[in-house]
Amino acid sequence: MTSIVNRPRESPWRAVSMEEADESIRKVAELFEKEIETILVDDLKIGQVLAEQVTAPENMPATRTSIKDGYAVISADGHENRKVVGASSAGSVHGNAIHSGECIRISTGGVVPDGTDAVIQVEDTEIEKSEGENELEIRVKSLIRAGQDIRQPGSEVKKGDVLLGVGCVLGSAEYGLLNAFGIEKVKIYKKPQITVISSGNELVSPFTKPLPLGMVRDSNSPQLVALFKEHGFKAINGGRIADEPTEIEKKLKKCAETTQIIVTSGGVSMGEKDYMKHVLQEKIGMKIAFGRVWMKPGLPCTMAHGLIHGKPVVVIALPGNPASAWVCSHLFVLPLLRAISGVSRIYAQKIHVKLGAALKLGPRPEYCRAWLEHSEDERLPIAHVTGNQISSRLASLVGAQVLLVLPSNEQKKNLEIGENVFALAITPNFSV
Ligand SMILES: Nc1nc2c(c(=O)[nH]1)N[C@H]1C(S)=C(S)[C@@H](COP(=O)(O)OP(=O)(O)OC[C@H]3O[C@@H](n4cnc5c(N)ncnc54)[C@H](O)[C@@H]3O)O[C@H]1N2
Ligand code: MOO
Repeated sequence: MTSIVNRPRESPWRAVSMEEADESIRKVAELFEKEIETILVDDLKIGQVLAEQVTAPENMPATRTSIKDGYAVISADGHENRKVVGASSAGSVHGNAIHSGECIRISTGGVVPDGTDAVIQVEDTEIEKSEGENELEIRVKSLIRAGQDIRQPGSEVKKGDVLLGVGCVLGSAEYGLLNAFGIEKVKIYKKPQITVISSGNELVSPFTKPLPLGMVRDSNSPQLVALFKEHGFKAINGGRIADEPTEIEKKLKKCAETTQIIVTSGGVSMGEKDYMKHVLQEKIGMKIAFGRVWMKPGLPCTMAHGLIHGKPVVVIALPGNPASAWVCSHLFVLPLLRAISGVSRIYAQKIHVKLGAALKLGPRPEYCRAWLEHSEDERLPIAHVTGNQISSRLASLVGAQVLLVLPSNEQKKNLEIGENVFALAITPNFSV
């Protein structure tokens, strides 16, 4: 380690572009073997990731099925009255033959009897003859087309069609589909566990009252654990450590006994106590994939990987500033976790929004926290920035639905009110 006087006056770490950082993340994710397990569909947890392609074992619907409550008829009988000779309700099939001039009362979801080729809804008929509660004959009030109001076998899903692809995140829709086809077991990727650590001599428990002068309540570690859980990952709080190289090294090695993904915050910038990169590279022998990223907030964001106790480990060392740690978790940690977990779509959804106010651009591309307003007269949602965007301002995360993707000021200095920009949708969504 260099002395304070001789410490570098410039960061030795090249600030890589967002594209380079993304590429490193995808490459590092490939170093992790994905564990596959077979699980009963009944035991599935929402947010688990499919490790196999699931195809339809049968047609859906399996047979011709009525779309309406009404009567199954022979369309060639045209406008003639029909004799009601039976019923086919959902779950009870009419098996007898049907002849010209006859019809079968049918309910939505009922099997359309052989010999009939159309369903006429009850609203388009009148009772012609009845006996007590029994309908005997109906009059037809509308034209009948062959095939009307019938779902043909396989019209929704054909046997053998792909239902769900590898890497699909299982939400309620997918869970419903698996149940509808009677699929009992599926292969899923085991979710990795993430350990979150906060580093900083100033950090104290969030419940410290009164707060001693110069101390800071550790909000990053509980917040990041909550963020990863919100997005469907298993995360634990590994606690706080001091800005002390031996302590950092010991803690990382200890965590690596039980976890392969470690997320730290603090100690990655140019301060005299910023030892994180030094420990990762020099003490533990990890490779720093990137040591800075040309973006805001989060310039000193770092990713390192290597073997600890013979197993691959990745450490994402986030800046300590709370807004930087949270934004970088969205931009770098969540995509890494998704990639390691086998999720096929690893990035947040990109949408177009309109700026609700003019914005000054900075030298680095910036990710501003914003909420969206939907107006009757505007095609695009209007984005409102969540107040002061300084990296230390934790309150700037509250209510944020998107991260505005703002370019650097190389081309122009400001964006005007009403200009269109891209935004990343960051609210938890298991179908990412
Ligand atoms: N000379 C330079 N100084 C700084 C640079 C630079 O390039 N040259 N970069 C700035 C940028 S950008 C960032 S971002 C910060 C990040 O620095 P560190 O990662 O080293 O973070 P710390 O110094 O440890 O902490 C910064 C700030 O955040 C508070 N903090 C830290 N951990 C927590 C936590 N767990 N919970 C709540 N708050 C936390 C800490 O008390 C500090 O106030 O560096 C700039 N400096
Ligand atoms: O990149 Mo830092 O997060 O601006 O303060």
